[in-house]
Amino acid sequence: MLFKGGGLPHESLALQEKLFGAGPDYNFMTRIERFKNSLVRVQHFIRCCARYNLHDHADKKWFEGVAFPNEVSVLGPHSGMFIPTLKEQGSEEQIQKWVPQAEKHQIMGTYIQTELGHGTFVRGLETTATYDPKTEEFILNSPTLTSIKWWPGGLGRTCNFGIVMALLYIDGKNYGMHPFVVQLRSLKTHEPLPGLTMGDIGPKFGFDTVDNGYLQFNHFGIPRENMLMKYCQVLKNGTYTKQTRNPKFSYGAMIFVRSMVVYEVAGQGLAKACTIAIRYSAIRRQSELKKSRPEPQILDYQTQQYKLFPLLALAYAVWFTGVRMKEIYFMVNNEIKQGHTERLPELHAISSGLKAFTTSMASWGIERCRLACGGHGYSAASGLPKIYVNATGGCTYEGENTVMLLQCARFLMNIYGGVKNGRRPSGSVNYLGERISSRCTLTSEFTLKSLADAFKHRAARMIKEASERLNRLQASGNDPEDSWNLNSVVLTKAAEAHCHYYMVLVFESVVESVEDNCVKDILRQLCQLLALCGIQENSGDFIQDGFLNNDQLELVKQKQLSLLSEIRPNAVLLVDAFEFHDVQLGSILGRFDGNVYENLFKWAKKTPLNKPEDLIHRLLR
Ligand SMILES: CC/C=C\C/C=C\C/C=C\CCCC(=O)SCCNC(=O)CCNC(=O)[C@H](O)C(C)(C)COP(=O)(O)OP(=O)(O)OC[C@H]1O[C@@H](n2cnc3c(N)ncnc32)[C@H](O)[C@@H]1OP(=O)(O)O
Ligand SMILES: Cc1cc2nc3c(=O)[nH]c(=O)nc-3n(C[C@H](O)[C@H](O)[C@H](O)COP(=O)(O)OP(=O)(O)OC[C@H]3O[C@@H](n4cnc5c(N)ncnc54)[C@H](O)[C@@H]3O)c2cc1C
Repeated sequence: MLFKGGGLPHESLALQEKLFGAGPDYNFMTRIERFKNSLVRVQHFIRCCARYNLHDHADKKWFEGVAFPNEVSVLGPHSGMFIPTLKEQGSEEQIQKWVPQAEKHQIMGTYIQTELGHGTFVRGLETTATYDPKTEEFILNSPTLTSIKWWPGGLGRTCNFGIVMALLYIDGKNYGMHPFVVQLRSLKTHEPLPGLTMGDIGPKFGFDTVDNGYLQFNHFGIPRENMLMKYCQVLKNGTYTKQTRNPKFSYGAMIFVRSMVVYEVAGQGLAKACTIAIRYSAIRRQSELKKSRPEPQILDYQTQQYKLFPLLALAYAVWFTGVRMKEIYFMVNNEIKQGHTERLPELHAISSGLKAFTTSMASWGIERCRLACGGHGYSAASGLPKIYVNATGGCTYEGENTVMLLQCARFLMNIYGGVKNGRRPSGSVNYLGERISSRCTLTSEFTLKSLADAFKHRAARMIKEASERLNRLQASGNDPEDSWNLNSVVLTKAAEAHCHYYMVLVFESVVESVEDNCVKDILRQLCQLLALCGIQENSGDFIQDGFLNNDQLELVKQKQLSLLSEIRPNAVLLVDAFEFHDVQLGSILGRFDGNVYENLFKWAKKTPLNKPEDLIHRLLR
């Protein structure tokens, strides 16, 4: 229950559905077969949603975890972006009109923002929506090659609706980026509507089951009522009105997905990879530890523990941080709905920073898990390549990670500048108002508080130095933009240090909240390991200003190594606690029953290349 938060009943329901548990092996399918198979699952999922009355996003997510194991469901953009954007940015009338149809999957939508020429720089997007008061229509147009919409998931073949982000023009004046609801395909024939050129963008690194697509508008008219009008309105006569609210509200869908990605993509992906690698390391025996003794489980090698246990600790940390990120999102979003927008910048900064920090760490961690499985890790049977290619997409989509760290850094610089001018920070940055202590309280006991304080010190120092460097660059004659660019590596590192501290702090707070002493002790060990590895891997940051000395670093190393032996007896139980079903893992190496070799052999025999009658056989004969 520490993990599931009530998800189990929905997983059990989904596991009862034969179609989700069985069927052809994903690894032996072509992309087209994978896509078709996914559509069959989508249709069954939709039937199940109706049968079991699943409307809530979280309930559906648990169900999807089984229905689309380690795949990105083509429903993701529909439920994760299309519906939330309608709800958050539509007027009451618009919500009444479209949300019920979307929730019943009578219409299927996606989020259409990125173009061939621009993804990161949203203000550089070129698609236009020009209002014509005579016909009371917006005319959508793609004026250039680079303005063709490119990447939206489900656009290629699946969706019949989309929310299109386009520049609003009235009477020749540009009012900036606005969201429009656009019907893309006929509800009868599913053919693209006249005036639209659309299709799939082709094979990718992962995301085989998603038809990321392109879309070119040729003066395509949509009714005036299709601009989402909660925050801005265009009246029949072309008058533009807007509430005196933050223009960044139209970026709300991105904040939502970034907030969810920490748990759904980074947390889940890394936890699955650790489950596979640690279970496999407990059944795999190799070499000799002692002469003439049975070969040990590879998990007994200290080097194997050193590879995997820090990742296990990281998986727990990212998981807890992801849960906290979701809570913060819903809390601040509720405040915004009540008209209190003060915490929007902080939400934007922490969701951008954590999305970047955790997906990068998870992506790196999943690959390390694969390497830790030796040769069999390289086989698709391990399930790890599929987990990797899908999770690593999270480093790019919804804001490329470097760009997201820079957004987080921008907020940190604003806050730090405010502190210098006497303002008191609050929330996730309240520590920037404290005096940076130069005294390190780390002793061989390594209390969680002292470890978190070390990360606090590092973050505060790096933010201060990034800010001072920025000021120096400007003082020496660079303009603000060039100064920012010349300081951007330092800025991303400061943002990472802030996110790292936040993650350690969340983990510490979870450990402190656990009542069962036994569980608490085990989680404390993991939290210590996470923090100690963080200190060692970034030791330069901790010793640069003399905060840590060489003797303390030696203590860090010793404690890290002793923790490996302490965690070893519980390692397999700690991954079992994630409670992934074999269907969700999709891995022969990570099977719960540990029956790896027999199943690897059976699996290899089924590979299409072994079919006797195929062309290859004839060519080789
Ligand atoms: C539930 C789902 C779970 C899992 C998902 C699974 C499957 C789905 C798979 C894939 C989905 C992928 C979908 C997509 O990728 S959609 C496309 C996403 N695109 C992006 O993320 C683009 C990234 N770029 C941007 O967000 C922006 O352009 C920018 C980099 C942030 C810069 O914006 P810009 O307008 O130029 O702003 P600035 O001039 O830099 O800043 C001005 C001011 O505004 C603040 N700001 C920026 N963004 C926001 C925001 N979203 N909210 C609040 N405030 C924002 C910024 O910090 C600055 O503030 P100052 O106070 O410093 O002025
Ligand atoms: C799997 C997947 C699914 C997607 N789904 C959707 C979807 O459903 N809908 C949708 O609209 N889009 C979608 N996208 C597009 C995605 O959101 C963009 O690709 C993403 O936002 C990155 O933008 P970009 O491609 O323009 O990268 P670029 O900005 O071109 O990045 C290239 C490099 O330039 C650097 N860079 C760019 N700007 C800066 C800067 N200001 N400062 C420093 N460095 C910079 C980056 O760090 C990066 O190293 C998807 C993408 C992928 C991979």
